[in-house]
Amino acid sequence: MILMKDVIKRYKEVIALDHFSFSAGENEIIGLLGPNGCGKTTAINCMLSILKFDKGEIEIFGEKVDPNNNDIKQRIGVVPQEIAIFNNLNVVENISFFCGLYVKDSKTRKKLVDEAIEFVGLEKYRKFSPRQLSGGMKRRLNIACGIAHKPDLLFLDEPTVAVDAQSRNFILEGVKKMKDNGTTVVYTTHYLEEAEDLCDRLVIMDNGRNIAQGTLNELQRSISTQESITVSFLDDEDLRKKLKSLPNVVNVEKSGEIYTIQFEKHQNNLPNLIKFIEENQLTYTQISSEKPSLSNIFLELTGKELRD
Ligand SMILES: Nc1ncnc2c1ncn2[C@@H]1O[C@H](COP(=O)(O)OP(=O)(O)OP(=O)(O)O)[C@@H](O)[C@H]1O
Repeated sequence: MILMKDVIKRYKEVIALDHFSFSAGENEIIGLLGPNGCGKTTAINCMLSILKFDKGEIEIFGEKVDPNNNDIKQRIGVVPQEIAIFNNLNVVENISFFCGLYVKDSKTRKKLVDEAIEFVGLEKYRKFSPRQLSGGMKRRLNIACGIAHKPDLLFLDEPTVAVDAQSRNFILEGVKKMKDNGTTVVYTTHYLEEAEDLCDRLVIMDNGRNIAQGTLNELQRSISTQESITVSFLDDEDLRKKLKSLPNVVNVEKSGEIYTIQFEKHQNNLPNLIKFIEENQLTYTQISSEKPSLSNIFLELTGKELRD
């Protein structure tokens, strides 16, 4: 679906994309993740040929991107980060306008608009002006405008920023439904848990570069911090120093009586810890082991936190 090779994009002295490569296959949700300013929107705008790039190659549906290729444009949907709707048009009229850029037949368009409204759950608000909608509903309208023409490839740029929980669920369930209906989705977000839950594959960006890609499992296996064990101790003693001296421990954090211990790749971290607890006659109420989160992966790869 998308093949982007060694793309360089400069804004004067700023290198926004630095030999950036990216691919997306058919019928997958691919997450594009990274901190503010790492180049996500620039990458998407280059794929959409909204922006010219300095070097590299981009193909979509097997063809070189070109702002004049309308056949490609018809098969793509875009939901930009900034809400792009007309305040002087109501919900139906907004969706119909954007759908009308690709679908000229009015009967077909009406059916597609109705389906898009149902898809984002705005049936009760058909005649509402955007001014009368909440922030989350505006986002849902923004999405309806981008998907009404049933694209094969959809770009969603941070669609859940500043939305209420109900709209967020609508959006996430909607993205999963799009995939079930055969659409490939490129999804950018700062919310790492959302990406873990939603995306089939992830690309992590930093400073305009693709620094890691793969499924969550592949990314988890690629880093050295492999396991995080959380224990709730009842003992008063500060155990950080002792825990740090256990084999394979990378880091120990304490919050009240709860300790989070990061281990390197190893088979026996949990048995070793339980042995330590028994030998030191410690009392614990809960113990659980987790694989590294995307947040841990990002931290190890970049040395920086990517805060939700
Ligand atoms: N029109 C522009 N002129 C100059 N610099 C720009 C322009 N657009 C983006 N940049 C710079 O290019 C870099 C990449 O920006 P971009 O918006 O692509 O990042 P992003 O990952 O989408 O950020 P965010 O998560 O905040 O949306 C940043 O350093 C940004 O300041």
